[in-house]
Amino acid sequence: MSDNKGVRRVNEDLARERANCSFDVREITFLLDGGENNTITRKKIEDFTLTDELLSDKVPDECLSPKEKYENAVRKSCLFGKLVKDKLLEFGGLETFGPNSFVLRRIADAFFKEISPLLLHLGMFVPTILGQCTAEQQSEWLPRALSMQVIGTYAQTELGHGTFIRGLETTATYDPETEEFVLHSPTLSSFKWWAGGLGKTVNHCIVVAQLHTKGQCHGTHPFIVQIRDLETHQPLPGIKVGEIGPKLGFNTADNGFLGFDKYRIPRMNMMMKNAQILKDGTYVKLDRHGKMTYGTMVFIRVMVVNEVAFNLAKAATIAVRYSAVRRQSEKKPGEPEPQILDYVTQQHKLFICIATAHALQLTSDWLWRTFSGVVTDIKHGKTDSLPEFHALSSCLKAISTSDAALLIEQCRHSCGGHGYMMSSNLPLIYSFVTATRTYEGDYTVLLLQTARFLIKAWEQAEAGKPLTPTVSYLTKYFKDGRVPWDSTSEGIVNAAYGVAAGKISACVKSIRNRVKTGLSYEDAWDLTTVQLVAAAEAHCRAVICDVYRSEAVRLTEKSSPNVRAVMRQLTTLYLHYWALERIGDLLRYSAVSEEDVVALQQKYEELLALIRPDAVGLVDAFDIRDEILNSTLGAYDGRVYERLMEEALKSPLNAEPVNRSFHMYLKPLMQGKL
Ligand SMILES: CCCCCCCC/C=C\CCCCCCCCCCCCCC(=O)SCCNC(=O)CCNC(=O)[C@H](O)C(C)(C)COP(=O)(O)OP(=O)(O)OC[C@H]1O[C@@H](n2cnc3c(N)ncnc32)[C@H](O)[C@@H]1OP(=O)(O)O
Ligand SMILES: Cc1cc2nc3c(=O)[nH]c(=O)nc-3n(C[C@H](O)[C@H](O)[C@H](O)COP(=O)(O)OP(=O)(O)OC[C@H]3O[C@@H](n4cnc5c(N)ncnc54)[C@H](O)[C@@H]3O)c2cc1C
Repeated sequence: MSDNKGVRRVNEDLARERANCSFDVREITFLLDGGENNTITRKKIEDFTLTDELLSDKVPDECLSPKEKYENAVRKSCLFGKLVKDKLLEFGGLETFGPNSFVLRRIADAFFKEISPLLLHLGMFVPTILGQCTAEQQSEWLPRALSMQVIGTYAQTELGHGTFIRGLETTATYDPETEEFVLHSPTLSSFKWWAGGLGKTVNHCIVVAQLHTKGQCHGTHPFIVQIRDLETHQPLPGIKVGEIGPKLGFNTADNGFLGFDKYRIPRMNMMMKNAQILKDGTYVKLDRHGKMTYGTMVFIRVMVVNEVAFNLAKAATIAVRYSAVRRQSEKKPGEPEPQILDYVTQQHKLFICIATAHALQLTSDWLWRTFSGVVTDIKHGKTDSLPEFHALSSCLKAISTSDAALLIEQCRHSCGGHGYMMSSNLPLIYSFVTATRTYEGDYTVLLLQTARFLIKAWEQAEAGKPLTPTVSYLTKYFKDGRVPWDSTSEGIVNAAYGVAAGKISACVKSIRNRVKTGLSYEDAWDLTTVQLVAAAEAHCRAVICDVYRSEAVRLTEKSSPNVRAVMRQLTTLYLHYWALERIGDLLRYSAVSEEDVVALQQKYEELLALIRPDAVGLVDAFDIRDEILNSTLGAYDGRVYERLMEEALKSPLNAEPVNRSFHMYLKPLMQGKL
């Protein structure tokens, strides 16, 4: 596929797709990056970080042993970390968790096919210092953490408890004699389990433990704990630490276990922004809201929406480019085999992935802005917006991770057998994203947190009290009766809110009816949880539909007509897709008729046809470099078969024509000598 000057040519089908695209791809890239300047900065950072020297792996990662994989990930983390530290100042520095850190997080995928053992250090250890330490403590820990003298992780989950934080068993008992806390793991189930980087990499750790002082337990609090010697890296006396073993994914993250045997740490290692222990052991609570120590979790839930939007964009890029290159079967006898992208069922599998990646990216940007407002409020001592934000971030984390994992798997299905190859990168993208549905709060558990807020909001609406913005629709749909149907985008968003209101109302009735039969409120709630999860899902879906539609309109106000048109097609596709997916709910809670359903389906199929010529342009607009995509099927040039063969030849099994097992086992078996 090279021309006579050695320049690799792009697959002809992909080249034709690009020539036929109706819009300027860069325009959508700028929209998704949040402006042209951001794109320019991102590309500069990519150019200086994505160097051959750092990226070249002679043997594919997946062919290495677990130990070699881990060591390679540590090597690359250190080289990448140094490069970033040395050069990033040229681009305005790594303003902590500013836009450059999002860019770096994405570029990191080029270095680590799975995950960096240092991700938790930057992703959770540093943010927890920022969120949970006093200014004095920050000045002690932050410079050491940012210069990587201190490398840390976040150890909250235990063998016995992850979801139910109040059930954690690790104790931190204050000893006023020595002004120290004594950390202890009283049972096997109290061993910390899961923290990324804990197994072998970190020397420090944020430990969440039950605080005891003056004979009283004050619940869980975070502590900074040194666990390994800074010189020798040996675990310190009183610390039992190790790696938890192979997992579905995250295999370079050395997730670890940790136990304490009456291990002492200084008083000031308690993170004291929200609560303090005085020298004499007096407990002082500073958190009026009560859940401020859960702040890092809320931050990560916000970040995760962005993570999964990007990973879905990667999977969609791979699957759409491959579908333009791959030809299979025939539509009419004797005709040439079509590109598989021309099958309407393939479009149905893939275009919703592109639309969802946009929906989640725009929702994530909106959520990040909302979060910044909440953080500013909290800095000024105002915590009123926290319950609503907790409910919002919980459901958006749950739904975005669940949707992304399902759609990434759909991308893999859409690539047939080759999608099952590790070299396609789809299995690794899936294994990474499916974990997001569990960590930082399990899907069901987080939706039930949102449901709790929705039921309270319903009761407030009933009492005629004002409602916060994301639930203000409940006032409008408070009265029973079906929501009028209108097939415009705005009409579908309204109907989605109507469905959510209808489901919340049904939950309220169900709980009340059960209580009337003599059940306790808790039992009535428990029996209604299947409906409550569905109500929270419907609420979240309505929010995503609303935010996606309105943000897409706002962002494209000054766009060229063709970009505006294709962006509108995508939002309309998303709304129609979900209307059809939830048609039973619409029939129950809105005035949609049988004819309207037929019209919805017809319009959806028309949209697939309209988007088809722009599909490759749309995934090109994600502008994800080949090094980051890491995929034989999804590279920009479409050299799918050549890359598959090149990667296969790197398999260690191909290094010798005959494997020794032939002589050891097969031959004896063949000759009846085994
Ligand atoms: C060098 C190379 C490196 C390359 C990197 C490059 C640079 C990168 C830079 C930055 C990038 C960052 C990117 C980050 C990406 C992310 C990757 C992360 C990887 C993996 C991380 C995984 C970590 C973890 O999983 S940590 C453990 C998380 N655990 C959980 O989430 C547990 C879930 N459980 C809970 O949240 C709670 O227990 C609960 C909510 C279920 C119940 O809590 P409870 O029992 O205490 O409460 P109640 O049910 O009684 O409710 C009481 C009351 O409180 C309210 N509430 C609950 N939670 C909150 C909250 N968080 N905020 C506010 N309010 C809350 C609740 O609503 C109730 O209110 P009521 O009014 O109804 O009473
Ligand atoms: C890849 C990965 C990385 C991780 N990294 C870290 C880390 O760095 N640091 C850390 O501290 N932790 C980490 N974790 C742990 C993670 O946060 C927990 O696994 C997660 O919060 C779920 O808790 P659990 O494992 O206790 O699940 P469980 O709560 O035991 O859930 C099991 C099932 O029970 C259901 N269930 C539980 N409670 C309820 C309820 N109240 N109502 C209804 N259903 C319920 C759940 O829905 C689920 O179906 C990581 C986990 C993974 C998978």
